[in-house]
Amino acid sequence: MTYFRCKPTASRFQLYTFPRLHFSTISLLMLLLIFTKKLEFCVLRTKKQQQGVQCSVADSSTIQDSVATTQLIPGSGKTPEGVECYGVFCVTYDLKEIDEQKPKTWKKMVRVVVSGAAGMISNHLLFKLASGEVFGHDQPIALNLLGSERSRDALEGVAMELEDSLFPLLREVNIGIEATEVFRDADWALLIGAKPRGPGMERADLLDLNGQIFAEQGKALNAVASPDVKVLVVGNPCNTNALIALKNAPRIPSKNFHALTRLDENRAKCQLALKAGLFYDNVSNVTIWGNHSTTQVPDFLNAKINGKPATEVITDRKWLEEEFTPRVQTRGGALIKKWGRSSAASTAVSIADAIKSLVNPTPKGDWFSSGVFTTGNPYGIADDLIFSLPCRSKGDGDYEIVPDLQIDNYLYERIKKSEKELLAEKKCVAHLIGDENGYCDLPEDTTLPGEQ
Ligand SMILES: NC(=O)C1=CN([C@@H]2O[C@H](COP(=O)(O)OP(=O)(O)OC[C@H]3O[C@@H](n4cnc5c(N)ncnc54)[C@H](OP(=O)(O)O)[C@@H]3O)[C@@H](O)[C@H]2O)C=CC1
Ligand SMILES: O=C([O-])CC(=O)C(=O)O
Repeated sequence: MTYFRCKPTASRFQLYTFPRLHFSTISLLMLLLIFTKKLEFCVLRTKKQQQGVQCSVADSSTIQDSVATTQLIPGSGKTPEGVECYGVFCVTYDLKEIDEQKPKTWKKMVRVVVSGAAGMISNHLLFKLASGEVFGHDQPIALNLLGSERSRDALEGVAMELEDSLFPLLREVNIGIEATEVFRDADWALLIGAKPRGPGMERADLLDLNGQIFAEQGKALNAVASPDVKVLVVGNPCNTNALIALKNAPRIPSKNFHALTRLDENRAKCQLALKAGLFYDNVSNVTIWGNHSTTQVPDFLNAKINGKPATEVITDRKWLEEEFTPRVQTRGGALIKKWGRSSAASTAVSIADAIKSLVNPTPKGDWFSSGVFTTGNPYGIADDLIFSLPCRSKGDGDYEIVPDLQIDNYLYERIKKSEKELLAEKKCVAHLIGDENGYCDLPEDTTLPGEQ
């Protein structure tokens, strides 16, 4: 599993160094170099680089303490765990020199793992993460990208684009296909990769197939991630996949697992703003209750428009119940009909929003939606599920469930329906979460937003 690439400048280096040697001698030397895995010539980006092309892996002693990085084995470009750094990211930086030019305000590096890294959502998300717009412009970042045999080449392509983007905050890119290697020391795990449901595939089969991926990834997180890793599951069916990962990672607090329902919240805000004839930043306090499926409940009752109850601004209750609600629930499918593929860019934006909501304090009086662990929740939702609820954060990565929202009969019935669906999904994956007596008997309307 060797992915190292020479920069084009590397060949210039070779030609310059050995112009008079006989061709076969050069070939022999090259072979020797390959065997000893020292074919990693990269360009350094510090002042030293201006002197010309330098060999890739700087001595690890040049890593300064202001940014903690994975220790590289000098001369190999490999981390001790076997995850492979990519190209220019195999180079360590003389941060002392860089620090002379930059304010010394950068934080300790954050390591973010992304699965399905060569997929469509990741293709938008990774560049947001690397740019600093998600974790902040003072937050250096390491990206560990998980792919598979299918995506080996594509993953390198992603890494090449990240190289070419010259993001100052992006300090490492590591790629690999073994979760137990790629997840090591992860502070955040964004689990996006999942098999899409194919024609004729039963939802129960999808639950089982993807469930196995998330059971394995839960185990890997348990074994090697930071004990306080925050996990955001995007791959569908994301609530149940998140529950499976959680159950397979007993070392990690259950509270740290999220399923992405922020895209649904954003979709709901957009529809309310459209109806009210206002720009969408006037809409707040929107909750998505339940499953990321067509049983999800976009809550117009507690939502606010310009700080007033949305139901006072949009007085057409029939519209709220019969148009707004199904429109949000099936927005994914409507988009697939137009695009021919599921939401990728807006999903990436919503992942960024979901992370930002955890690393920044929630504006006073507001909340955000996230699929979170229900045990001990204040709304009487069954324990031991991942269910979308209103949350707020102090900006430390943690959150609390916002209590005391108003639940009328309309909301109650629908919330219960989504809960029932999640309980049924949980039964289907009993074999993956250590429960006994599992059986799969899903309600008919169990569908992803994109499947309508
Ligand atoms: N929660 C939400 O709001 C949303 C969730 N989604 C979900 O996010 C997931 C990713 O979407 P998107 O990036 O558009 O999808 P893509 O098809 O572009 O990428 C999915 C990735 O999943 C990986 N994968 C893992 N296992 C399999 C498998 N058995 N067969 C095929 N591919 C597999 C593939 O990576 P590799 O080859 O490297 O394994 C692939 O790159 C999907 O499950 C989608 O339903 C999408 C939109 C919204
Ligand atoms: O069904 C899908 O894959 C897409 C999806 O989740 C959404 O658009 O909300």
